[in-house]
Amino acid sequence: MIKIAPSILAADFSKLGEEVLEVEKAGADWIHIDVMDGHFVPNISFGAIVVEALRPLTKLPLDVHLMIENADRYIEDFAKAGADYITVHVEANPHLHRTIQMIRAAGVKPGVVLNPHSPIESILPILEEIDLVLFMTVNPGFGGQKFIESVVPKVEQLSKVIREKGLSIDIQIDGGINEETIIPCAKAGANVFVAGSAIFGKEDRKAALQAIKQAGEVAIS
Ligand SMILES: O=C(CO)[C@@H](O)[C@H](O)COP(=O)(O)O
Repeated sequence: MIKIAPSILAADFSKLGEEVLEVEKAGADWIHIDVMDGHFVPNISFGAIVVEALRPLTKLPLDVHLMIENADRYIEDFAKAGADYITVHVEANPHLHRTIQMIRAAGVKPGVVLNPHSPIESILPILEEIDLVLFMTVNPGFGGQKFIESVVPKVEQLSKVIREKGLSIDIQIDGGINEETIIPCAKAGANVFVAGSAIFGKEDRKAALQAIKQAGEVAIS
């Protein structure tokens, strides 16, 4: 089943609550929350206080993507704020196994993120410990960038490994997702898709979200 996680980075921050409610009504499956620190990525967004503000507004899982250094320091804050998933970058977390254990111990589902250039080999030793792998199909830091197609074969490779090991891990794609780019990713085995500008940038969010979801479902049918 294809799941769509609208990225609030592309929403209108002056009415964030309404924006989240609108995509929930439109059929969103998760809400994707991009946390940026201005160090690991060249942009600053928001912190746990925003997760805490959104938590009572929606029943949807809150999927928190930490594009930050020193993630260990903030895991407890995001867990208390109401995150359902916390994903951390392999490139920014040298003690990845410990970080994942901390997320799990805080009662949150852990995931790891790979930048477009990062090989899947770096996460094979911890596959059994995680619920989610996020493949970046843009270099993280900004919305509205062009989808990097060369990531797709990595998705296919990891999907095969997950199947062979009999694991239950969601494969998520983030960056430049729209009704065309979702197709090769869904065919490669991904099942959760983050979309920012392709949903919040459109007048009719419901039509945009449903068109992306349907394109993904047709691709795997
Ligand atoms: O993490 C990021 C960017 O760093 C993404 O979640 C973007 O926010 C996705 O935006 P679009 O590419 O869909 O506009």
